[in-house]
Amino acid sequence: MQMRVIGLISGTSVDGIDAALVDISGTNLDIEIELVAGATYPYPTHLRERILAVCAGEALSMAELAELDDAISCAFAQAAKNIQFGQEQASLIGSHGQTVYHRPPRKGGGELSTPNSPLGYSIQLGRGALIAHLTGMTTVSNFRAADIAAGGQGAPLVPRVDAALLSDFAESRCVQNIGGIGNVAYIPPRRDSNWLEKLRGWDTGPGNSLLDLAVEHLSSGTKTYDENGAWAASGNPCHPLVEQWLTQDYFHLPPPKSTGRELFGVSYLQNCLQDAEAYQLSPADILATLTELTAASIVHSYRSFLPQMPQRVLLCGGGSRNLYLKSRIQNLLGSVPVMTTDDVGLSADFKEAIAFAVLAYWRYMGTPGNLPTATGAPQEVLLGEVSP
Ligand SMILES: Nc1ncnc2c1ncn2[C@@H]1O[C@H](COP(=O)(O)OP(=O)(O)OP(=O)(O)O)[C@@H](O)[C@H]1O
Ligand SMILES: CC(=O)N[C@H]1[C@@H]2OC[C@@H](O2)[C@@H](O)[C@@H]1O[C@H](C)C(=O)O
Repeated sequence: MQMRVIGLISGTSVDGIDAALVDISGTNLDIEIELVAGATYPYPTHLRERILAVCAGEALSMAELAELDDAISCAFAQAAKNIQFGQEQASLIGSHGQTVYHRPPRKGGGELSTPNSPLGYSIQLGRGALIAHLTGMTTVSNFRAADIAAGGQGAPLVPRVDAALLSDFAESRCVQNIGGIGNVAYIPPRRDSNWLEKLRGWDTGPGNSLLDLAVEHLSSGTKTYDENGAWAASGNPCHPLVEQWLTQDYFHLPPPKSTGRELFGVSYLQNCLQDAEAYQLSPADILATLTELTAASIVHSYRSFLPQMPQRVLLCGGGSRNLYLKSRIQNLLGSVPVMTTDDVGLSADFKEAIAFAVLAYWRYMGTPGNLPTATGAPQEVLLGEVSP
């Protein structure tokens, strides 16, 4: 059976909605996909600013929450309509929505019904029922809730899809997404009889979130990101600062673990800028140092938490276009080759959108979507709510 599915996501960079139109066939981890079309639809500036403010902790009333959810749902429905314009119709949408809040589970938390609940909580706006109504297509949404209810982090969810699409028979690989936040899937060689149990995944920490915030601050709002990493490449990283920042708890927490802009957001950057004052760094040096933190936190986490280093690293997400960041990751990894998923035939820009098309397909087929070794849930569960 082949099915045409639309995958939609706006990630923690809040730059816009990534949409992928995908043909999917096969079952469980033995699936094949073909990307028919992919596009990013930027949010209108006022909507992006509103979302970023809410992500940064700005209070909003229930009425404002409803308005924001409506606006995001409409933008997602429009993205679904746009991506299949002039194409044969899809029969299903998988919509991740827009994360505005993510609280990982508390280790050693108390009773469920108390303020000390051990469960995580994650809010993705853009409700499936409205997207389904506006598009006339069955929509799967709210993918993280079932994993969280089972005691998992609810993130990252893409590693199981990475295992299906990017495993190699003989080679171990790390698939490293660098979005606002970074996350990795470690995929052992598929010829290993127990390769499935050996799969791992976690959020490595900041991807572009601190870089983007710093660029906006240092350019007085005239730039939103460091194109190709050129600005950072013109500076020098301050290694003592990177060493200091790497002592932060999150980097030493063993997986499963997930994070968000709640931690690696505005106040985190303010602390970094304060620390940097002692070294009198230029704007370019500050960016080089933050880029080094992203690179070092990724490589540090492999060395700390993987059974062995991978034979290859495949980058994806917007950060894979940051050539300076890529070169720093390569430098820190030494002889392990660093490529992008484009180099092995899977779009680095649209892999996350493709992943939510696959997760919707799995939901439709009755196949679990989480990977307990990545989210920490005690069992596999069906992910997503279906709005017919
Ligand atoms: N050419 C480029 N040079 C440098 N950085 C780039 C380039 N293109 C994109 N980026 C960075 O990638 C970011 C967007 O990445 P992406 O769309 O993968 O994030 P996301 O999906 O929102 O995040 P997440 O994976 O955390 O959900 C931009 O904000 C920017 O920092
Ligand atoms: C709560 C949330 O939206 N988390 C995102 C975020 O962006 C990257 C990283 O943090 C990852 O955990 C996740 O996204 C991808 C799509 C995932 O679930 O695999």
